[in-house]
Amino acid sequence: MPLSAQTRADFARRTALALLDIHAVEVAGERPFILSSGVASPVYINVRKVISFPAIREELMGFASRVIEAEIGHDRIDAIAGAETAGIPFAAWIAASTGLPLQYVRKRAQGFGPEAHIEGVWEPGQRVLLVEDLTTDGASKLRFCEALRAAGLVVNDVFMLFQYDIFPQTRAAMQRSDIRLHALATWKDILDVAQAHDRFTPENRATIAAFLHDPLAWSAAHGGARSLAF
Ligand SMILES: O=P(O)(O)OC[C@H]1O[C@H](OP(=O)(O)OP(=O)(O)O)[C@H](O)[C@@H]1O
Ligand SMILES: O=C(O)c1cc(=O)[nH]c(=O)[nH]1
Repeated sequence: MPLSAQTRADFARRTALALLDIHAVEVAGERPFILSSGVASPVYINVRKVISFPAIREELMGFASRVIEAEIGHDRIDAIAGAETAGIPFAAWIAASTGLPLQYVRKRAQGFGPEAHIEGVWEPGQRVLLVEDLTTDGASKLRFCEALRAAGLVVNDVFMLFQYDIFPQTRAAMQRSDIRLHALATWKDILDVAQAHDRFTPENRATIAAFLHDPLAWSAAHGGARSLAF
């Protein structure tokens, strides 16, 4: 069933509030975080914390099911693939609630051949939904999809709880690879909810805003990567 813009926005707001409530939005001390892309950041979103809060994870997995049905359609998915590491528990809950088979895809091949990245049982041609906790620039998503495709699986959609949605390069790269990203919330939602609930100090808010405005410039000025790998 389609989701109204209002319902989608409500899911985003409640996801952002949940992440703030469980202190998943972590502000760096003196030294910035270095993200998996090599980008230096004053802030880190630890979506993994969600797994330890049963009521919150149940609420967010409920949103996930509604978004997946509305934006992809459960009848267009043959299996759920969790991305190592943080994507795996969320993928398992989605597989359990949909009754679909579960696989997981490794960051690095373990062994040889097209099977080396994937655990579980699959058939070439199966339509797979890749599930992750979070997307920053999307480089890991491209690698996971490449590994799934190399094994003969069909993957065009990735679901995640949180997406940075701050790099224009990500949108272009996903389009080139025919991949659609579906996230419950983005940085815009965190900023809106944090403002409404007074969750950041003025100093932290200013630092985060400076980073989000020009992440690569902020990164370069703080010892991190100056460009993305794609
Ligand atoms: O590259 P992107 O597509 O933007 O996604 C960012 C990645 O960073 C995290 O993984 P990380 O390897 O740091 O940790 P994990 O092993 O806990 O998943 C997260 O789980 C994403 O996979
Ligand atoms: O890009 C990453 O590595 C990354 C960023 C972030 O905010 N959270 C996370 O778990 N990984």
